[in-house]
Amino acid sequence: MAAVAPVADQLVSYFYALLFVRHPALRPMFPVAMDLQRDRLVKALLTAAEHMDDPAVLSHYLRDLGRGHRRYGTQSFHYPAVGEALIGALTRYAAEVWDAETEAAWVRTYTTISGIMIDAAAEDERHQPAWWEAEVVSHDLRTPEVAVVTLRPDRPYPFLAGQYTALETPWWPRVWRHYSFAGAPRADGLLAFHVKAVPAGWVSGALVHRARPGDVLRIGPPAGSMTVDHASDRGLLCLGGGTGIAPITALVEDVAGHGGRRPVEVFYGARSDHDLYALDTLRRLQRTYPWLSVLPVVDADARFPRALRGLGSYGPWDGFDACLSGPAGMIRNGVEELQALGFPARRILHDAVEDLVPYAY
Ligand SMILES: NC(=O)C1=CN([C@@H]2O[C@H](COP(=O)(O)OP(=O)(O)OC[C@H]3O[C@@H](n4cnc5c(N)ncnc54)[C@H](O)[C@@H]3O)[C@@H](O)[C@H]2O)C=CC1
Repeated sequence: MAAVAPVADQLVSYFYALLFVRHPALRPMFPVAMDLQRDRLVKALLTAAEHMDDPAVLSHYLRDLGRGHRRYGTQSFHYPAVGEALIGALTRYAAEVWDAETEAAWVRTYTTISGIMIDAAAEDERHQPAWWEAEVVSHDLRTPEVAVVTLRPDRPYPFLAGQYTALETPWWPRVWRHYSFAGAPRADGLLAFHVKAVPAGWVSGALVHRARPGDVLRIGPPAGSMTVDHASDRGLLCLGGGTGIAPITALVEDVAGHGGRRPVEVFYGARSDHDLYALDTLRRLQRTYPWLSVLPVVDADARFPRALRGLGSYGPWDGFDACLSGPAGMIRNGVEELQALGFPARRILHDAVEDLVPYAY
């Protein structure tokens, strides 16, 4: 990996060129524009290499990746084609260090990786579909850029509050983006999402400015481990930044649904008052539930978690777990701030920062 890191862009472009020249039938399985796809392949390889010595983390990651590939229509027989193109690209771009031993090691590694992904996908197929169709039933523009989009899935869709899923719109086929469920599971089965249109954000732009009731989207299976442990009665300190408040609202509803036996303190970060589109909803919940406190934190300089330092009258946090949701930078800074406040890492929950990257589009 070190040998090819400086030429990763060329290597990945060459890899896809080899794959599509040798197997043209695979091209339609990928998005028209491949930029982000290239980054994702490199990230996946780097993540796998980074956790090479930690089989538990690595196989968890690869199993998720294998399951996630079902929604692209990936079949087990596609893996050898990808492996051959990868080895072909490595042979060319790592020429200086490439020898028979290195090639044998990469073949072994790829065989192991693809085996784990294929098995996970096959097991997943036994108990859930690769995707659900879901009809837009309401579309509520809360600010010029943020919409709350509510969907009705075509089949029952089990998930846990705090999780997220991937969405594909009819306007950008094969481009999937992650969004968190903006509420706990509901009796009517509807699913709500908060979507912010960002520059160059194809899916989010289409969801905010184009989607209307009656449109049909696809949603992948639920994922993510930022969920409430109902066996515990520890308090929850929740930091939600921007549309990252969506899963925090879900956690609050989930605690309420289980009798509200724990204190929940929500800090809702935004860059301006105008961006606090979910504050009314949270305030309504706060009036209903005595165990809930909600504090908006407005700062234009993207230093939201640091603002916690000035909130000396809150806490102490001894009996609390923490949940973080928002932009990747906020999560990174938030984890540091929480550790400085005395939270051990195992008491801080958030989605994988790598998974947040595609959120931004
Ligand atoms: N839509 C959804 O369901 C979810 C979205 N997200 C992510 O949340 C983000 C929300 O975007 P926006 O609403 O545009 O957020 P934003 O850029 O307006 O920021 C929201 C808050 O986070 C703070 N912040 C931003 N960057 C920071 C940094 N580097 N360090 C410390 N604080 C920082 C800001 O000060 C503000 O308080 C997106 O990146 C999205 O991917 C995360 C989870 C769920």
